Amino acid sequence: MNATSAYEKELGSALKAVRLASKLCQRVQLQLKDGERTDKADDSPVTIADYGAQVLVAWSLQRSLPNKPFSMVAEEDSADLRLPEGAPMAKRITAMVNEVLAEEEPGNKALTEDDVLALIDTGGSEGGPQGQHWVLDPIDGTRGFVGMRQYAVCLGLLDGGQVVVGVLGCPNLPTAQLRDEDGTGNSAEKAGSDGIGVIFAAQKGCGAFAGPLAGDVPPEQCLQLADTQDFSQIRFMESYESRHSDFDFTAKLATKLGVTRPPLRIDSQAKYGVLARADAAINMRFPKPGYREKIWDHAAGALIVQEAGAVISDASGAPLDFGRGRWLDLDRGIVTSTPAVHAALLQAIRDVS
Ligand SMILES: Nc1ncnc2c1ncn2[C@@H]1O[C@H](COP(=O)(O)O)[C@@H](O)[C@H]1OP(=O)(O)O
Ligand SMILES: [Mg+2]
Ligand SMILES: [Mg+2]
Ligand SMILES: [Mg+2]
Repeated sequence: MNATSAYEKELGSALKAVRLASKLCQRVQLQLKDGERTDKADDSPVTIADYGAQVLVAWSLQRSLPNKPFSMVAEEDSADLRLPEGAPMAKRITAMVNEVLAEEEPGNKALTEDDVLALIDTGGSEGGPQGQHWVLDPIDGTRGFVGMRQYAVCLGLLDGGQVVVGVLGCPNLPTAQLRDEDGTGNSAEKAGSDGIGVIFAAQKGCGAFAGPLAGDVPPEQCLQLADTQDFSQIRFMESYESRHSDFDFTAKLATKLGVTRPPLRIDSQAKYGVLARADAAINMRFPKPGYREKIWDHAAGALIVQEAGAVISDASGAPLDFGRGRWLDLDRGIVTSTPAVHAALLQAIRDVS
């Protein structure tokens, strides 16, 4: 093993885990019923697929890397499922996980409800600047998932506070470039069919790659940015959800820069994959003041865009530090772009603020 492929085994395990979890998500999205989603204390939704995907990633990683200590920083925990009113949901998650395992990993013993709850809670690590920690958002963009739009299964690996492996499973993302009119990326009903479903992957120092989510071949298409400073050609991305980011502010920035194409608004870290494959040149995210960003919402995507050649920073230009625990501490928002326009973007932020 040489220095540039030091995390080959971990990358292979991450690809396998994300593909398995994506299978569960696809299955659930097409049959989501009332009672299979609930609202968390912070008012954001969570579904049986968020929990189920977390279970399958933890199960799969532990199984493929049995001799390594396992630490994972993940979004979900089992507290609500252990309440009396959480019991039906816990049952449904267990059934769904076992259904997917029976099909995808035949020959394994079915998981009990206790196994499932314990696997969810393996995501309780605090992360930090030392050692290795997996970082998981089992479904990023749950509102997109529920709305039959884009979402992503996002798995990163931290080593010494740096993201060294990143994988994004995007079951509803077309393999072809997104056009301006594809604003909502609304292709949930076609997930799994030819041309829908992309997996993005990166290993630090080794570039970024994309390929079909289905099957089990490593992603092969090497991603490279189209680096232009012609703002009349440039397209920017932002959240689909106006409650997640300040659209008035990004519109002002676009005007200041001379960007005239409409924003591409899609849910989740799929945006980082889309930027890495050069469908758009800028991704901007300015949540409401007081909102604290979590590391699992950006770790995998940040490595993928950087390995494709993009620059990611907070609104002041500072790099993101994933080694400070479960949260990112940053100034106002997160801006990602091709290198040629990043400085102009930061200047526009200063001018418009
Ligand atoms: N009030 C909020 N403001 C900003 N982001 C939010 C808020 N609530 C949830 N999120 C998170 O924003 C991310 C989605 O980004 P986008 O809006 O770009 O699709 C998700 O990580 C989502 O969490 P979750 O992982 O639970 O879906
Ligand atoms: Mg959530
Ligand atoms: Mg998220
Ligand atoms: Mg999530």
